[in-house]
Amino acid sequence: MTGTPQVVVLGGTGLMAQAAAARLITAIVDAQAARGSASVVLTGGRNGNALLRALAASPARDAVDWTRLDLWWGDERFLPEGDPDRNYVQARAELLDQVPLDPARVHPMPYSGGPWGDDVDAAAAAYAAELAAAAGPAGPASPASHSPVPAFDVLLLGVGPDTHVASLFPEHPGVRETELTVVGVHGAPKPPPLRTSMTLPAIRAAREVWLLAAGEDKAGAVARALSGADGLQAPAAGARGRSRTLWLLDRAAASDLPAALRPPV
Ligand SMILES: O=C1O[C@H](COP(=O)(O)O)[C@@H](O)[C@H](O)[C@H]1O
Repeated sequence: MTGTPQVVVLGGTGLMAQAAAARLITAIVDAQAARGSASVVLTGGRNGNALLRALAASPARDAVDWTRLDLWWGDERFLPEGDPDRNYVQARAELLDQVPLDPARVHPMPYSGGPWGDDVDAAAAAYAAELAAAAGPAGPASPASHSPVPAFDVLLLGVGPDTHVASLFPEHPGVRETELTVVGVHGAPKPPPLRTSMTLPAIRAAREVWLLAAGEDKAGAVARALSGADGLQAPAAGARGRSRTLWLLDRAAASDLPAALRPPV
């Protein structure tokens, strides 16, 4: 894992989303050139959706070979299949329905009422098995786990005002997980209470982890996570990529950062 996170601050929310979308297009194109295909883990929430919207609006999106892209999710709200609050449903509306993806390479997390009924832990285990199958025998094991996940090129994370990432909330059991790659989340402080989430070991298996935060309500969380908080109390602080950890902020989200951590805007 890389030691020092990189911080990039953009002028406003829209610019942050556009800059993140431009970087993501480049990262996907580079991965496809280097390895034949690319693998990206999507996030939900306001900033994740804004990135997808910016990507959909970008003429450069045609540089991506969408048929050679694997899409995974870092977390999901455990709700019925078509529920508009599901991260997958929102991602489809923002981008996925507008580009020629290979459906076999799109891996939404399970919904409630499907094969796993209301058993969120069974749903999480099924997603972990899907990740392990995609990783294959040569896939990188996450540091503390024997369950492999694919070598994600970029794993995106929104940062909540309480420093949560994916559905890993401060001091919750999921953030303490060291073996499993995906967990069922019970009693999440942000609705809905039932969720599935990748764990920190799975997140840390990604080549690059990008954390997105825009808006004044994120300023305290960003400052805490980047000022040496531990990953139990501030899950965002525990999210690191193997070769890069990049924070993409707007000016408001960066406003509480100590001067030493704030790059020139
Ligand atoms: O509920 C969730 O929240 C986080 C953060 O969302 P935001 O709207 O505060 O930016 C998101 O990253 C996560 O995927 C989602 O399930």
